[in-house]
Amino acid sequence: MTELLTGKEVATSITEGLVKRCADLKAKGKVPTLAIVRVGEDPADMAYERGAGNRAAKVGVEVLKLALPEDTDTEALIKKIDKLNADDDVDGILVLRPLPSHIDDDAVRNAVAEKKDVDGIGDRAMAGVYSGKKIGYPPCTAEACMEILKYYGIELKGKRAVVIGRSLVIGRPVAMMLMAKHATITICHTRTEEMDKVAKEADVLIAAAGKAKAVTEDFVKDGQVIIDVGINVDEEGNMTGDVDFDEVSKKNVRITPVPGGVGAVTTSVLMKHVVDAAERKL
Ligand SMILES: Nc1nc(=O)c2c([nH]1)NC[C@@H]1CN(c3ccc(C(=O)N[C@@H](CCC(=O)O)C(=O)O)cc3)C=[N+]21
Repeated sequence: MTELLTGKEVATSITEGLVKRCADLKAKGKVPTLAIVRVGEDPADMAYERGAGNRAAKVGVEVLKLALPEDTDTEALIKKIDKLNADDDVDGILVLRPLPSHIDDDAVRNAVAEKKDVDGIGDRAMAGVYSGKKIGYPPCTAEACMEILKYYGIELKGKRAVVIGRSLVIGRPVAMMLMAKHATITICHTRTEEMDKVAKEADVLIAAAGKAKAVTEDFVKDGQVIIDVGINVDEEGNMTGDVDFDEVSKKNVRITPVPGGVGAVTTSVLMKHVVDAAERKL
C-alpha cells in the first residue's frame, strides 16, 4: 500500500511558532517583510509566488511583489535588487529562478545581500551548506525535504539516499544535507547510466530531475521513501511532480504528493527564514 507523506502537517508544525514571533516583532515596530522578485511569467514561479503569498498571510509576514518583464536585462535586475538590499523595511529577498537565459545568473545570485538571502542562492550561503557552518540560510526546498524526513521519523543514518538531479538549487544542496545526517549519498544526472538500477538501491529517493514522469516504476522498490521535488505545469495548468505517481503508487512506498508535498513545506521554511532575518535586525 502507498502511504502519502503529506506536507500540510509538516508545514503547520514549522509555522506554529511563527505567528507569535511575527506579532512580537510588530509590537516592536518591525513588520517582517519578504520581497519576491519575478522576471517573466513562468508557471512554476507563479505557483511559488501564490503559495508563498498565502503562507505569509497566515503567518503575518508582509510580501512585496516585484514583477519584471521577461526582457529585463541583468543590469536592470541587479539595480532593483540593490534597492531592496538598501531598504531597511525588507528583511528577505527571494529571486525566482531559473531566470531567463539572457540574464547572468551568477551575477544576480551574488547581488542579493547575504543577510537577506533567505533562499540561500548566493555563494556564501552555499558554502555554509557544503562546510556545515552556519553561514546564511540553506535553500528552502532542500531544507523542506529534510523537514519532511524528520517529521515522519525517517532514519537517514547509514541509509542509502539517491538524489536524481545535480542542480545548485536542489540536487547538490539536498545531497550535502542528507550526508550531514549520515546517509550514504549517490547523485544521478542526465549522463548517469542505468539510472533505474541505481535509484532502486535507494532507501530514500529524492526526485529532482526537473522533468515530469522522469521517475517510473522501474526506479522504485517496495519499502522506499520517495520525496518528489518536481513542480511541472502541463498545458492545462495542472501541477505534477517528477514521479509518475500513478505507476509508482502501485508499489509499497511512502511518497510525497504534488501538490501538497514538498512545495507546501517550502513556503513555510521560507517564512521561517524571513522571521529569523527580521529578528536578527532588532
Ligand atoms: N529561487 C527559487 N527557489 C525556489 O524554490 C523556486 C524558484 N526559485 N522558482 C520556482 C520554483 C517552484 N517552487 C514552488 C514552491 C512551492 C510551491 C507551492 O506552494 N505549491 C503548493 C501549491 C501552490 C498553489 O498552486 O497555489 C503545493 O505544492 O501544495 C510551488 C512552487 C519553488 N521554486
